[in-house]
Amino acid sequence: MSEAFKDEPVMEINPDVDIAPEPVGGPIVAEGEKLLEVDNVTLRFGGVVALNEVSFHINKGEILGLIGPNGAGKTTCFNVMTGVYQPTSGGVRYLGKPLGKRKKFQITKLGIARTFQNIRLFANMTALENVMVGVDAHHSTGVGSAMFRLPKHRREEAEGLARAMELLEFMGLRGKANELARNLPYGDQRRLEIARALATSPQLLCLDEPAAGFNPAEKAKLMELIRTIRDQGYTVLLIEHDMKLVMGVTDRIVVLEFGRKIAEGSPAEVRDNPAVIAAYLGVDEEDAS
Ligand SMILES: Nc1ncnc2c1ncn2[C@@H]1O[C@H](COP(=O)(O)OP(=O)(O)OP(=O)(O)O)[C@@H](O)[C@H]1O
Repeated sequence: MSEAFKDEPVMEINPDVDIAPEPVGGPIVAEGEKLLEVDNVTLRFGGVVALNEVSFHINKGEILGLIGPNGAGKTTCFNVMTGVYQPTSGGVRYLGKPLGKRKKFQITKLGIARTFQNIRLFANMTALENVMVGVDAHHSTGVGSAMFRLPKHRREEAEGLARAMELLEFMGLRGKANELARNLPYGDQRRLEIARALATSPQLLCLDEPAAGFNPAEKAKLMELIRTIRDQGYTVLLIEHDMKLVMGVTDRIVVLEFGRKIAEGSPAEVRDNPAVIAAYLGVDEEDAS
């Protein structure tokens, strides 16, 4: 994939476009306070303990990295936070309240959005239509209002279209609004996924390996994009295997191995942690020190 990607132009974003999250109802958390808390979460799949008493939190306004070797439980953690799986024990609190048994769409409405390791766009819809799907996810008018094209619905539709175009503009994709998602180059598809997630007006944006398949130049641009998204008012949780990217863009990092949290701290602290070094080198902790 990265071979085919080599000749594509490096993405150019428009950081000056205002894409700040729209104000939401409900409790507001101040900058630097806990936005989301993973509290002693265990998740078993039969005999596999994918998450084992994992606790950490995400502060509003930070970029938190979630790293660990293959199979460590990172994606499972995203899945618990976004309502795909219910933990076997423990729970997740968002804005101070338990997520409980809320379904995926309810969690999206609360303000948690995600992208996927493998791109999951609607391939036969245009770039604009894909982003509109995200916008619609947090509209308040129902089917009845849409059927009768009531004024409130029409207003929401117009605002949604404007918002979607802004997001495409921000991502440098405005000129490709009417192209089918499947015809877009790989890097554009990745950015379109992020635009769609942002369209749901999240407080927390969870990115699952957004740099997969990117060349070094694209990775550098992605770092800039993630920082800009944070600077516009979003909190970002990042799963990423590329250490240079993770170390360069995050404020804090949580490290998982075999479903357990083995370290947490600043990029420098995590990089020098013997347990982390051992996990990545695949040797005993004692041998690594
Ligand atoms: N639906 C499932 N059913 C059974 N086991 C699962 C399921 N999903 C994940 N697992 C197992 O849970 C563990 C954690 O997997 P997970 O995908 O969360 O790891 P990861 O850290 O995201 O790995 P990678 O970096 O390879 O994506 C693995 O042992 C995996 O095989």
